[in-house]
Amino acid sequence: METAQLISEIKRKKSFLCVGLDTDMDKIPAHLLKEEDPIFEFNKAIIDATQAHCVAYKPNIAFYEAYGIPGWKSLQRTMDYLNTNYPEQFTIADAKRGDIGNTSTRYAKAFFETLHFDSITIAPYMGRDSVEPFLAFEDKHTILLALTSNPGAFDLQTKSVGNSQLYKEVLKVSTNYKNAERLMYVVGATKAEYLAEIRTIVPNSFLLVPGIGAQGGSLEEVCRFGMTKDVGLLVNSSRGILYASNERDFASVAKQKAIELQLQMKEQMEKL
Ligand SMILES: O=c1ccn([C@@H]2O[C@H](COP(=O)(O)O)[C@@H](O)[C@H]2O)c(=O)[nH]1
Repeated sequence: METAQLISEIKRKKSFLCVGLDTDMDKIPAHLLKEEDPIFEFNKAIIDATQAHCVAYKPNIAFYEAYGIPGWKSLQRTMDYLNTNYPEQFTIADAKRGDIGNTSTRYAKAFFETLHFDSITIAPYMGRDSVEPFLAFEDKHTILLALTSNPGAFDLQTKSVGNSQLYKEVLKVSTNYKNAERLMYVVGATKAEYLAEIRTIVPNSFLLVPGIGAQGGSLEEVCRFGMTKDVGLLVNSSRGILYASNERDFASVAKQKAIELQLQMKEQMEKL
């Protein structure tokens, strides 16, 4: 998907909500466990219930890999369902990959060509030749981890590097990569106060922002410091939507949670 299409969907729906599909068999409603593919049935119900209120879905690959081949099949079915029924949704493989060049190319093929994701999250640590193989794919986006939402982000990402900090170097250096216009960045909602400075380095790039809800980040703060004239944000919520109920009403409760977030996003967009 081209960035222009994503922006137009955000404006049309007045939403920049990304629903995280972190589907955990220990948390989904018990009645679904009788199904042949409980993960897919859960995802399908969540997608149908929330799609009118969000613009993106982000399956975290760990939740599928954890179940081996059946988990990969559930992921493939989820992607086929999304791409067939809701092709306007932007899809993110939260896989946090990156390796030497030829290996990165295989990861890119797996997620962009085999599973048909629009984007993938990538760890920047191995540098240019580990990231550019992902950037070579037209109409696909590479989302680099810049400043993550977890407490451990302070172990390395904010450490001084010369006169700068490591996460700022990730942003600066990556803007010179080939096809850098296909880059987006992960910035945790729990680090909203860093966003103003981040915007001086990447003023127009899309930011994927996880960490509202369960991790304590504030949507309002993220918007205050990180929003651009085209919004420039995809704010993710996973557990806050998926597991708001683990009864038979889980999909309608998830829909209500998505609507609550979408209304807050609409309010923020009206300030633009
Ligand atoms: O910095 C990061 C990068 C990725 N994540 C992922 O986002 C979701 C957040 O889930 P919630 O339940 O809404 O907290 C999850 O898949 C993480 O692995 C992140 O949280 N922070």
